[in-house]
Amino acid sequence: MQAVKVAHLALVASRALGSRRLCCCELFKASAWLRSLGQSRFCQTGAETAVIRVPRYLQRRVENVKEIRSKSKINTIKAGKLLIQSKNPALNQSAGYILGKFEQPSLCSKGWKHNKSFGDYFSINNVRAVAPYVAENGNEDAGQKPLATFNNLHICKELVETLETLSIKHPTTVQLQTIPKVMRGHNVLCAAETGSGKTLSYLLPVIHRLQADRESESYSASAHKICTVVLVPSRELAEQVAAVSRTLCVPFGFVTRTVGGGRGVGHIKTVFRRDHPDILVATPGALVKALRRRCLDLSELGFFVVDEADTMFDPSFSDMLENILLHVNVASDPKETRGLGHKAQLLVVGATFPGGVGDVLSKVTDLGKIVIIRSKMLHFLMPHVKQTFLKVKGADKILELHQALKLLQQDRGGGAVLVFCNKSSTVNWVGYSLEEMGVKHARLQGEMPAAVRAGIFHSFQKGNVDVLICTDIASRGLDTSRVRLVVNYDFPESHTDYIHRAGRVGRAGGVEDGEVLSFVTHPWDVELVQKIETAARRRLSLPGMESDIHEPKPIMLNEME
Ligand SMILES: Nc1ncnc2c1ncn2[C@@H]1O[C@H](COP(=O)(O)OP(=O)(O)OP(=O)(O)O)[C@@H](O)[C@H]1O
Repeated sequence: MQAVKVAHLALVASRALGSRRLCCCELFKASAWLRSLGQSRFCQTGAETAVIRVPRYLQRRVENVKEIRSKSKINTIKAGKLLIQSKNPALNQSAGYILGKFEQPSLCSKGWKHNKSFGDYFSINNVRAVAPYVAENGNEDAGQKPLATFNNLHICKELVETLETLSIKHPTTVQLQTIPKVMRGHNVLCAAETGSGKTLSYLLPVIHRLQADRESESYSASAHKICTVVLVPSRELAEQVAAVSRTLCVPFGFVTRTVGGGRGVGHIKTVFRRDHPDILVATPGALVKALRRRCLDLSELGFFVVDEADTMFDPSFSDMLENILLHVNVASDPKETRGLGHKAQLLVVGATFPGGVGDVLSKVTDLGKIVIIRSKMLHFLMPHVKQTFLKVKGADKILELHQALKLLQQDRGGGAVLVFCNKSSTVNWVGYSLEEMGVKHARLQGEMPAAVRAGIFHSFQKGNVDVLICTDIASRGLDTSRVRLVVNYDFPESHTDYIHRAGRVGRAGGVEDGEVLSFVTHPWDVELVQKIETAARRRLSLPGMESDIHEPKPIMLNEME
C-alpha cells in the first residue's frame, strides 16, 4: 500500500518535471494529495487503486481518545459516593467507577516520594455500612430469606442460650461455613478477614463435641486427659480466648486454663498439677516446656487448634509448632476422629496466610483432605472502614496525632484509640509526648514483662483508658471491639501488618464507624501506600498475598461463595 502511495507521488512529480513546467496547478495537486494521506486508506484491486476515506467525525473521535490517554485524564468521577477522596479533586474516584483492565489509575500518592508532597492526603472511603461477613447473611426487611441463627447450625441449646445473653444471635459467614465442617470431623483451614468471628467458629463446635462426648462412653475413657489445645502466639491472646471459652463452658462445667510465657516452669507445673483442664489455651514456648517436662500428654487430644496462623507458621514459631505437632496424633480422615483410639482434628485459623503452611502440615496429616474455607474478602481492604493516608514530616507526626485525638473527642463524641508504632522506643517517646500534652493513655510493647502487658490490655478493653500506644504486639487477634480509631503513627512494614492493624476496627459486634489514619513519611512507606491505593482503585486484594494459602497445594473442597 505504501508502494502505491509513493508511486502515485512519483508520477505527479515526474509529470511536473517532465514537462519542465513546475506549474502551480501540479504543485497544488501534489500537496493536496499529501494532505489527504492522513485521512485516507488505499486498497489496490487489480490494476486500480481504491481509496477508502475515514470520515472526519471518526478521525476527531480517535484523536480525542489519543489526547485524553496521553494526558492520563480518565474521568473517574461519576455521580454518587466517592471511593477515593483526595486533596486534589481531579484524582477522586467514584464508588461507581470501575477501572478498565488496561487503564492505569492516576494515584494520589504518585508524587509522594517528593518533599513537596508533605501535607497531601487522600481517603479510601467506606462504601459499605456493614462488614461483608455480616451483610451476606441476607436481609429480612428487604424480603430476602431470613437470617440464619445458631439453632440452624445444630449446636447444643445451652450454647445458643449463652450466645443470646451476649447479644450474639446470627452467625457470621465464616461461622456458617466453618461450624458444620468441624462438626462433621474434618480438618479445617479457615482463612477469613479480621474481626469476622473466627474464635467462635472453632470454640462452638469444640465445646459442642465435648458435651456430646461426655454423654457417650468416650468421655469417661479420657476424663483425665486434655481434650482440646488452642495454640496462640501471645499471652494476651491466650487470656482473651480463654475468657470466651470460660463464658461458653459455664453451663457444662468444663474447665479452661491458660499457660503462657514469662512465668517460669513453676507456673507451668502448677497448671497441670491438679486435674487437667478440658480446654488448654497455650503459647508455643510454654507448651514446648510443658511437653519436655512431661507435664501433659497430647496423644488422646480431640482437637488441636492453631489460631493466628500467619504468626504461628512464621519461621520464629514454626520449629516449636512442628515440635508440638509431633506429640499430637492428627487425623487424616473424619472417620478417625470418633470412637476409641480416636485422633485429633486439626483446625488452623487466621486472617492472613503465609507461605509454608502446607510444608508444616504435610508432615502430620493428609493435606489433600483438609477443608479450606477462604472468605471472599480475604486480603482485601475492608469496605466498611474509612482509611485515610496523610503525607507528613516525621517531626509533625506528634502534632497531627494530637489533632486527630482532639477531633475524635470533639466531632465524633470520643471513643477508644489504638496508636501503632514500629518500635518499643517510639511507643515510649510518643507516650512521654502525649503525657506532656495532657493526654491520658497506656503503653503496650514487647519489652514489658508479659504479666504487665496482660494487665494493661485488659484495662484498655474494660475502658479504664481510651488511648493505647502499642507495637504490633497488639495487632494480632486481640479483640478491640470498642476501638473507633486506629492511627498508624509509623507506617506498617508490610501489607500483612497493615491488614492486622486496620482489622482492630470494624469488627463483628463492635463500633460501626471505625476509621484508620496512617501517617506516611518515608519513601519505603510510599511504595506500600501506592500498592494499597492501586488495590483500592482496582478493587483487588493487596498484592503479594494471593497465593500464600496454596503451597503446597491441597485440594480445595469448599470455597465461600
Ligand atoms: N455472630 C456474631 N455476631 C456478633 N458478634 C460476633 C459474632 N461472632 C463473633 N462476634 C464478636 O466479634 C468480635 C470479633 O471476633 P473474633 O475475635 O473471634 O474475630 P477474629 O475473626 O478472630 O478476628 P482476628 O482475625 O482479628 O483475630 C468479638 O467481640 C466477638 O464477640
